[in-house]
Amino acid sequence: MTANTSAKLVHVAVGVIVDSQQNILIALRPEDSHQGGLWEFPGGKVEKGETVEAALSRELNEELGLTLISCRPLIEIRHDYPDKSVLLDVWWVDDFTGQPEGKEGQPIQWVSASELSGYTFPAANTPIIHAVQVGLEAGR
Ligand SMILES: Nc1nc2c([nH]c(=O)n2[C@H]2C[C@H](O)[C@@H](COP(=O)(O)OP(=O)(O)OP(=O)(O)O)O2)c(=O)[nH]1
Ligand SMILES: [Mg+2]
Repeated sequence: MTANTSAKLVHVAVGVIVDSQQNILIALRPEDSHQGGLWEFPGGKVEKGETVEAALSRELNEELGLTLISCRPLIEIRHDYPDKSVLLDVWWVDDFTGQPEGKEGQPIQWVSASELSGYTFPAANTPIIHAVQVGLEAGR
């Protein structure tokens, strides 16, 4: 078999959390993780037998202490890193309860749509950031 990075496609539920001021929550990935030291939209791997929404809800609770109330699909991105292929299933998080905090010790930050461009994200995130900026400008 030729090198086929799609053999193990990692399905990831990702949340673009927007507050009433139209700010977006980002978090810093741990240095020792895949794509470590870069900023991300919170989320994580979809487990076997789990819907993407259930995975998103679980990850936002584990990573930030949030309770998800409502979300909508934003964009799906397939990206091949040299060492890993991911399918990022990205959702707007329109409503939640709880005060987000970095439950795993990760720094978090609320930023405006235009400020997103000043943070370094994994390569797969470029089209996501564009979609977020376009979506927020259009009032979603
Ligand atoms: N959460 C998240 N992951 C992203 C983003 N962009 C991006 O390329 N990824 C990649 C990095 C990882 O390979 C994968 C998600 O992994 P993760 O580390 O969040 O997974 P997880 O929360 O389940 O963590 P773990 O149990 O594996 O430690 O998707 C993003 O904006 N958010
Ligand atoms: Mg994660």
